[in-house]
Amino acid sequence: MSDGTGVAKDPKVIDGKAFAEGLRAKLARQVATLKEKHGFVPGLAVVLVGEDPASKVYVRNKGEQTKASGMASFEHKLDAATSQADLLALIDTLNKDPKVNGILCQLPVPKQIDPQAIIDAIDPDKDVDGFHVVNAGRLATGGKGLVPCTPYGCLLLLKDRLGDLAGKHAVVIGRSNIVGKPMAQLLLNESCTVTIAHSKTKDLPGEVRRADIVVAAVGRPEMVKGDWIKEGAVVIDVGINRIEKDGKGKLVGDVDYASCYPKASAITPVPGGVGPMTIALLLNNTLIAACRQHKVALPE
Ligand SMILES: Nc1nc2c(c(=O)[nH]1)N[C@@H](CN(C=O)c1ccc(C(=O)N[C@@H](CCC(=O)O)C(=O)O)cc1)CN2
Repeated sequence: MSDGTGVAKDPKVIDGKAFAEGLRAKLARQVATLKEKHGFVPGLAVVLVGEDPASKVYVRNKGEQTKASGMASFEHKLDAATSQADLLALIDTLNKDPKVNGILCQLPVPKQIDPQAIIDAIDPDKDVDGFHVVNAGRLATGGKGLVPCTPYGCLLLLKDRLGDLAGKHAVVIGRSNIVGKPMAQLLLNESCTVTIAHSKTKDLPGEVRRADIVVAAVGRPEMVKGDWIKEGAVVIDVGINRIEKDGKGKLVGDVDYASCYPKASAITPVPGGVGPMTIALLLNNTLIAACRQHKVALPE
């Protein structure tokens, strides 16, 4: 397989960047159809509090990709000293603005702000991060909610690679509300047998060795080793860790790629695996939220 550069692509490596590009191209066509048929474009409001360097990059990319897909982007950059009350007042304004169909506050937030209070304040129907308890409940009970972007992206990559996931044994390492728990729920909804492993799990390598699908979302650089992986398992790495190696800064996942690659039948790289899917699924959620708010069908 080649990407047009003359360099053969490794079919074992799951190319999240290319998959996300395809999703965004489809989204742009859907947005154009909405504009032509119904006279509106979806709008996404992104709130950034403070100066976290990685968050600034993610927010800039969100804005650029929102506009590139034809949607309206509303960026709110607030001072690092912003009070929780002022941030809640902005969320209230955005909740009431009909041009804003999706709202998110970039995480992490400065320590004077309780992230849960902000998540709770976002209208669940505009909660395009899918973090609100109402959306967590809808995901758990089969309701029509908004699904957290990173696990949703992982699921699409898995289904693209494996097709039907029913009966597969999936081990999710990590139990965060943002990735681990919704990931486990999504896999359960696909009829996988799901184990959620975490820092207190006894014999973590032994649990992971039983998995057909491994999703690592634990936030510890290169923790998952090759001898934990069953021959032929699919390995999805959600981790994004900045480390120093040989005196240089490097981005690595939660998976020790070099030792896991030979065992896996398919594996996501870092960078270029799960990460790019997050923003593509955010735009997808914004489109879904806008169509629901305007009571029109999602364009083909
Ligand atoms: N409100 C939210 N905050 C945060 C989320 C989120 O989904 N909602 N997730 C992360 C950050 N994030 C999006 O916000 C995000 C992380 C990584 C990537 C990405 O494309 N990663 C690249 C590498 C980029 C780099 O060099 O840093 C990759 O993996 O290839 C996109 C979005 C925390 N906060």
